[in-house]
Amino acid sequence: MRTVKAWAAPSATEPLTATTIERRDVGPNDVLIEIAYAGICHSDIHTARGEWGDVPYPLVVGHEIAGVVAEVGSEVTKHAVGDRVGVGCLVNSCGVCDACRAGNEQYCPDAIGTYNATDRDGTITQGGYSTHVVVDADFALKIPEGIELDVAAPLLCAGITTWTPLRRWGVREGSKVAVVGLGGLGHMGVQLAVALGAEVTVLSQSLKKQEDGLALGATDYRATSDDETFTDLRGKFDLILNTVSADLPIKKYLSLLAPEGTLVNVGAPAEPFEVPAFALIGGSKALAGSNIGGIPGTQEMLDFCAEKGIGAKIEVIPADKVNEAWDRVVASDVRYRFVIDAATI
Ligand SMILES: NC(=O)c1ccc[n+]([C@@H]2O[C@H](COP(=O)([O-])OP(=O)(O)OC[C@H]3O[C@@H](n4cnc5c(N)ncnc54)[C@H](O)[C@@H]3O)[C@@H](O)[C@H]2O)c1
Ligand SMILES: [Zn+2]
Repeated sequence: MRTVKAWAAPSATEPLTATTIERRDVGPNDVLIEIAYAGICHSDIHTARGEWGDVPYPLVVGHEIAGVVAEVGSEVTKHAVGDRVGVGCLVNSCGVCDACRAGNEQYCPDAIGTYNATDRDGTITQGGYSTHVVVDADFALKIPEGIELDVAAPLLCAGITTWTPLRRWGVREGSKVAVVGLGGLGHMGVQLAVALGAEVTVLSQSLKKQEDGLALGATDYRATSDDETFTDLRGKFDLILNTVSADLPIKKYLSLLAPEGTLVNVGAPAEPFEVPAFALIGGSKALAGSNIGGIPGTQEMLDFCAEKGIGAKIEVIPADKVNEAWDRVVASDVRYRFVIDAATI
């Protein structure tokens, strides 16, 4: 065991505080990673504040980890000391079930999340707001040359979570895609869809971030507070990617789909959606969800980002600003991902 520094949530209502946690010894198939940066995902906040259910406190969150391999286990061939690597939302899975064989480790019944999950040794996994982490080598992704570690960190969740549905629903040259919400996930969704050749519209609460959305490659940017948006864009989109962390009047958004179009939710509000059957039946539309992505897909996304020069737009913060950053995320005041400099932890 080694004792490392971290920032933990002591309860659902108290601010995160500096602390220490134990990381396991490096096993034969493990790597020890010296964390350089950890992105702040809205899921960290939902989880730590108990919005998705009870949590064992104190809890260290963070599943957008970028760093450098500091030690490798005796049987590790995939990574070497000094390699630049990332860890996303998963740190292990069974490796033999259909989902794992298909590279969809996120569906493995025994998948282990990066934080707030029970690890093989019975301990609760602790995430990336920390200086070091030990993970199975297969769950460390290679960060290609050409992407800096700070802008790479958010790709490990925000990047893969938007990449998976864009790929699954076959977004390509000429696809008409709307991205709802221009936050951490949304700003990655826009960049990735544009790079796949789609014509992208951002649907945001207001036009405050319009200039940024267009700079990211969107060709249209509309305010959802303006009812005209819903009449103008009716029936237009092949795919709508909803990244909003709050409840939305989903029926209105379904009306923007072309026949046989799909609205896919990656945003995870605690409230249920209200969906009348005829909002789907009319144009044979689909309402879907998508959960992060598997390890091969994550590597594919990282390589694609390196090839296309895509990274997250970030604001790097020292660890002692993390509570302020969380409040700003909740207030939609972030352009577009906070990233903790782990050297300040
Ligand atoms: N499905 C998955 O696998 C997965 C993975 C990661 C995150 N998530 C979830 O996705 C959501 C977004 O995460 P994020 O880190 O991008 O958060 P974020 O806070 O960076 O972005 C959320 C965006 O939604 C916008 N928004 C908030 N309320 C809105 C409203 N009422 N109408 C329109 N827009 C509104 C905000 O302005 C912001 O731009 C969260 O719920 C998070 O838990 C899901
Ligand atoms: Zn996340």
